[in-house]
Amino acid sequence: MNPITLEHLANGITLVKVDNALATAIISLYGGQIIEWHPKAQATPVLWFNPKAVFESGTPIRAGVPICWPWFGPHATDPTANSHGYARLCQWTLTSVSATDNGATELVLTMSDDTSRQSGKGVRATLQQRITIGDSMAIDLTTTNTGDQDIMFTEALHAYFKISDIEQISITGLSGCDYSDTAAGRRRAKQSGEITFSDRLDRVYLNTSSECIVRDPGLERRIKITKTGSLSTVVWNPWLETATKIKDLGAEHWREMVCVESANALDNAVQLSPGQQHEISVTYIVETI
Ligand SMILES: O=P(O)(O)OC[C@H]1O[C@H](O)[C@H](O)[C@@H](O)[C@@H]1O
Repeated sequence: MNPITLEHLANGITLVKVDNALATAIISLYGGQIIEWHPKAQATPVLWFNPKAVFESGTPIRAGVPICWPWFGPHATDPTANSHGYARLCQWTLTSVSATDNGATELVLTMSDDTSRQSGKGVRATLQQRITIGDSMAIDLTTTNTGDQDIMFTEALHAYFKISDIEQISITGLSGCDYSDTAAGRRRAKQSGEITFSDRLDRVYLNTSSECIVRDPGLERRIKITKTGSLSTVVWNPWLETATKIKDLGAEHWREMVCVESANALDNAVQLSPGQQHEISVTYIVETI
């Protein structure tokens, strides 16, 4: 059985739909991002699907796991450049689909270095992303420097998780970590204990490769996020006031999502010599509580 089907939307956006014995998923070739993952053993999808997500060339899709690359957040020197780089704004190519021994589906997507060249930002590189869809999910993102100069970049696998209610969840794994508080002018502070939410929270935790766990008693599950090749973890929920200012978010749905992003940001920027590669890998595992 072919586990994938393609759906071509009217505006040039192609969706790859995966349906195997373990899970269903949707991946958009525009942005090269997974936008839905629903393990069959779960009553509720694990990634947050945003009902207000915009599927239009030139606009990032706010759902699933957008790829922030080759910069995370605002561009370091060009305030007019898009937030979070251009990988989430370009067409990717589906280069292979295969089944793994345990019944998962592995898809490989690539972004050519033409995109990097055309952006004019001095980062000549290709991206390859391997997405494995099963009862757990894995993403491996490899950057290869294809130019003749060293490159420096930041990145994030900007995962939006579906949760019951932002005030009911907690995140463990970051106690003792230093963070840059984006919501407080990048003030530096240290995390003490678990993270809970009672207001806007937007932090880049630095120098950490620790596993994080999102505990959600409302959905009776925890989501375990393990990673390699990533030294930053970003945690974000905009809360009401900021959410209402974001066109494709609004006042209705911000309580049902939290972002826990496996990243290399700020102090953890990656430098690559010509020909060198860097891989960031993350696995999401869901357990009942
Ligand atoms: O609206 P976007 O460009 O997709 O960014 C959404 C969010 O991404 C990250 O989590 C950043 O830490 C936030 O500061 C930002 O607001």
